[in-house]
Amino acid sequence: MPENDRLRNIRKETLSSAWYTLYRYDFEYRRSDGRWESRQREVYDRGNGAAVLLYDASRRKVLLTRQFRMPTFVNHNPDGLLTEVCAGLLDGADPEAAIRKEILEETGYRVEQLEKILEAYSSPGAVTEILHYYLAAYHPGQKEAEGGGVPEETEDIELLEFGFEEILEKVRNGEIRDAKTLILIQYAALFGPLRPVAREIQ
Ligand SMILES: Nc1nc2c(ncn2[C@@H]2O[C@H](COP(=O)(O)OP(=O)(O)O[C@H]3O[C@H](CO)[C@@H](O)[C@H](O)[C@@H]3O)[C@@H](O)[C@H]2O)c(=O)[nH]1
Ligand SMILES: [Mg+2]
Repeated sequence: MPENDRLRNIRKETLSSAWYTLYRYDFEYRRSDGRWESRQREVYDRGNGAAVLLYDASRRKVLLTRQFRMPTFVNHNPDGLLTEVCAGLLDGADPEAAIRKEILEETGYRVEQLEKILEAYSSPGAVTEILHYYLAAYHPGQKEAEGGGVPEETEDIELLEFGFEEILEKVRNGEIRDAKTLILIQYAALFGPLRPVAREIQ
């Protein structure tokens, strides 16, 4: 484990490796006032992931997923169902290959161009994950399979299309409660395909 002038004596212990891995790190951290301090942090490692906003500019629609998320059910989501962009774990693949596979498995579409827009840590106080964010155009002619996820992996994913204005309203009124989905829709509204059509100067 690399150390530096702020970080020394790093020790790592595995607390759980039942599905993904939870570690505890003990280390010394040099505070900004120069004092060395002992710290302990739990770090959950489930690998990195990729997420994509699928949009159809000619029909002004986005394609989202809805599925049961147990962690939300135990934290103030009464039926546990969450509306999200298509996303998945990399499972060792490169991000672009992983998201193409995920789009096909979850939505049944085979898209052409993927536009990488950013990378971000999902929950940096506790989780190692970096999420790779993409935009991709889709249209009905690209539908190759039913989608819905891989039943053997117990995925059971409903597909939902929303109009551009409808999804922006759902962001505004708080109905969208998944961070990666909010990031992608807001990015698309600021810089991408969901940008309001510029008004002509009179
Ligand atoms: N048995 C079992 N299966 C699990 C467990 N945790 C996840 N799985 C299964 O592992 C698969 C992961 O599916 P993906 O589509 O690859 O990942 P995801 O759960 O959609 O993750 C995406 O969204 C997350 C939440 O926003 C992101 O954190 C992640 O990076 C990715 O973008 C799913 O079939 C899920 O049921 C577990 O503890 N036990
Ligand atoms: Mg997924």
